[in-house]
Amino acid sequence: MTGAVRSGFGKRLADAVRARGALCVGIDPHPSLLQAWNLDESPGSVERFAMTAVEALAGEVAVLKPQSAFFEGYGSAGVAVLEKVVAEARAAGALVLLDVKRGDIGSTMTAYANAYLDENAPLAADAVTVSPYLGYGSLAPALGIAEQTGRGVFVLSRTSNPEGVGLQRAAQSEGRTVAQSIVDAAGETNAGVEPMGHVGVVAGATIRSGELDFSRLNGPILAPGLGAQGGTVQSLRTVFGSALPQVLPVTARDVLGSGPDVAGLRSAARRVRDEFAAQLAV
Ligand SMILES: O=C(O)c1cc(=O)[nH]c(=O)n1[C@@H]1O[C@H](COP(=O)(O)O)[C@@H](O)[C@H]1O
Repeated sequence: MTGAVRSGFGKRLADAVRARGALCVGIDPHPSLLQAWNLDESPGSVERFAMTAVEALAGEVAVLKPQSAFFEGYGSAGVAVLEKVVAEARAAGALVLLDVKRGDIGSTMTAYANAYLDENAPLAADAVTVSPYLGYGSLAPALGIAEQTGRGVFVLSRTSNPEGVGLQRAAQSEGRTVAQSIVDAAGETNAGVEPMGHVGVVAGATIRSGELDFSRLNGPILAPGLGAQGGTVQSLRTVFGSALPQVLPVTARDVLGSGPDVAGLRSAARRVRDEFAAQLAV
């Protein structure tokens, strides 16, 4: 990886998963969760919520995924909380995947990449989510900056929501689905990198089994949709088959609902992680 200033993201993620198990917990301060935690809808409460999750989980799980929208809703005060969450979670040893789902023309993509993937940026994370629906090629600046800085990019392929089906399963002229073409493009970027490349894909735990061929991806698969959206840890085996070792399961509400008790949050995360580890061992 020429020009990389440190280990590539694929290796950093593989190391984190080996040390802590495969799990990504979303930090999503939904209004309903704030209420369940007896918190009001204010930047101070969002900080309390998110920092409790960081305290409980940043030393425990491989990846934390703050969802930017829940912070942006409070304007600059919310974004200041997000900056603190990202920095403190990273300082405590978790990889931080900032969920922003950005996608734009190439020149603007450079600006997004500088905002999240440059070490000096106030919101510098370890990886971001991006949308390829302006064309996978439009993501090139973000993929390049991520590679240079040892960071990762997770590209939406087959999302967990039911509304994605029509667009993402549409067949292209050569017969491949749009979603498969994203997986294949990510695989081309990752080709030859060991243990895997820095471009992951997002494929929901709720999609049909065997819908996508990940055999040439050589990268991680972020799998949201557990719990609140109907997916189960057991269904991950059916959906992803032999690609299961590449899967990073995501859960937010299912774990966050066990707060605000720190020990409760930790044991809820451990339960999902251990259930997934048991699936891997089958
Ligand atoms: O990129 C994502 O993280 C994502 C992609 C997708 O296809 N589906 C999906 O639910 N997500 C995110 O994953 C999280 C899932 O939250 P829960 O349904 O509460 O576990 C949310 O932050 C979603 O925005």
